[in-house]
Amino acid sequence: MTNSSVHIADTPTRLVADLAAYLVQHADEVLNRQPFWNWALSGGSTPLALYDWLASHPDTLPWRQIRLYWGDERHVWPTDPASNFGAVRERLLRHPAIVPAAVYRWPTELDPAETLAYYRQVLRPLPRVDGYPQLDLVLLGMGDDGHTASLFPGSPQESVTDWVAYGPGPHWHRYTLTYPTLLKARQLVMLVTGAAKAALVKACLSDPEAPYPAARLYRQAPHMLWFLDAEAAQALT
Ligand SMILES: O=C(O)[C@H](O)[C@@H](O)[C@H](O)[C@H](O)COP(=O)(O)O
Repeated sequence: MTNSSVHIADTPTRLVADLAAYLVQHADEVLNRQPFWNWALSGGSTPLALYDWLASHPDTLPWRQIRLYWGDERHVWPTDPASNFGAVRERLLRHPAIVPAAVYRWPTELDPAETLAYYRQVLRPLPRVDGYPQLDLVLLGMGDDGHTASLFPGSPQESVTDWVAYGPGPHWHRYTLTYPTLLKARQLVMLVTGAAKAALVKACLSDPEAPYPAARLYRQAPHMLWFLDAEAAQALT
């Protein structure tokens, strides 16, 4: 592991500000070479503080040149409190100054085959790498079992080679970008906080045999950036 791939901040609040600064710093670099910045957002609770930060600093990013996708989604209504899209809509997209160029939620109100077909369509215009759509930035989290996006240990979606997959997860079935699609992203950013995940973080970053989906992704994408608070990083020192 190169230290350049791990950023540690004392607190979750500082970490979110550092990640936001990273995004602001890279906006010009990306948008000088292309008209839009294609992000896939993460679900879960950890990134909510980032979405809140971005909403409270609406002028720091060129939202009209940012297109939002989601790395995964729960098979719930977009109005359901568990919806990853819903969480972003409540915290970010309600802000009048935040008008992304496009917002591509997973249409979970359709049946799974239609939802997957729709998401393939919205990914289709993106640049291709080895036949897969290339997102510019994918924000990820890691669960207590080492899953990332909705790639759960031993889940059938782990072996899907399509662009997108539908499969089982805790509480709800899930839609997710697949390993090959995630791996084609120009930048993967893994945001992890809390002592409960410290052993997992250590394993993912240092154990070449770590069996977790987050570790499998990192082994194939050593350029992945880990943004960790001190608690999540405590086993690294
Ligand atoms: O839909 C989801 O749940 C997320 O996309 C998932 O991959 C999340 O990032 C992890 O479960 C971590 O969740 P927490 O941030 O809540 O720990």
